[in-house]
Amino acid sequence: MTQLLKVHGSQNHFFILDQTELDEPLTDEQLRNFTKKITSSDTGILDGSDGVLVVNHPTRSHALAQMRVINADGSEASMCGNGLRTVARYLFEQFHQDHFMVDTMNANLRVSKQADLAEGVPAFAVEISPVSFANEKLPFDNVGLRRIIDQYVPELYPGLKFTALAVPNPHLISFMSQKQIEGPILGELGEKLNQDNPYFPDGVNVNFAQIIDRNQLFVRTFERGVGFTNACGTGMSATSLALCLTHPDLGQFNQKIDVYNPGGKVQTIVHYDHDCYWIELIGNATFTARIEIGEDDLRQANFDNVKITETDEQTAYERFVNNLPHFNNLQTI
Ligand SMILES: N[C@@H](CCC[C@H](N)C(=O)O)C(=O)O
Repeated sequence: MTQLLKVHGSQNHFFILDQTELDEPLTDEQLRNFTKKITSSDTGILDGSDGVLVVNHPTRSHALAQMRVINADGSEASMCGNGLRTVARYLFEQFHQDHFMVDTMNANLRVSKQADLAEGVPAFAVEISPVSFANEKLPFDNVGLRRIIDQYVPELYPGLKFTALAVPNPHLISFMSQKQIEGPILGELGEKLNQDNPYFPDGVNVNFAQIIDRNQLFVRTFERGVGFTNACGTGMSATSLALCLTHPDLGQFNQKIDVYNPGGKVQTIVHYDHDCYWIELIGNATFTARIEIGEDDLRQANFDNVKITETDEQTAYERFVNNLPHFNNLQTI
């Protein structure tokens, strides 16, 4: 028997699979198959999720563990901000260290334990980096630009200004009114850029954001490999950096930025050190259920014999969310 965890950061839901506990890790094909099945609300358990976070032994020195991110459609992402907070908590509970590094696809990233957001709502901070604006890194093409920073790009959508950056997973950002955020454009653009298209050949996470006030944002994301999500940690971090660059009177470096989302709220701090941008993402790391599953069933993605034990953390999280100001009419997923 091994244990899976059902977790969330701002109600961006995941299962954590710790492969260091297995006799043998799953093959990549088994991992893809397992992820596609468990994340679906039809074939999975506990209403599915946005992806699976896989914990492995580290491949880089100085990290406690490696985190791989498998999106719901089976594709692999280079990073996941909300997910990394939950993996940080998982490792904190195993190793009893409150500052350490996690090995991710492109870099070791710093994580640390923070004060609880509210009673029963544990919080962690994670580093979001490396950042790049270069078209070959994201990648994007066929818009006649090497970088997209606060620019109209009619090929993508007429009348909207965009910023594109990798953190290191790719993000496209546009600032607009709350009414536009709730309208159909985000879904249309997200679908268009995440199927065969000449602009973002690997797809892109699309973030629409409202500037509520100085250092206050609301962000809604259509995620690559997932679709609409309650929150995207790397998306909110990339949007915070875009805010500081494009609206310097409203977004300040080295200051806490409150970022509201359909699933709750996080805080970001945008830094510029040694010619590099990086972002700190601070928010909840909530465990909602523990699941016991046999290793053979795990390999075959068979959930008929699982034993599920729910925690009471979601009640505490919902109490925290109910005390937040509400900036939108969007329902959580
Ligand atoms: N929800 C995540 C991002 C997950 C990866 C994304 N779908 C991609 O393919 O880049 C987050 O919290 O950052």
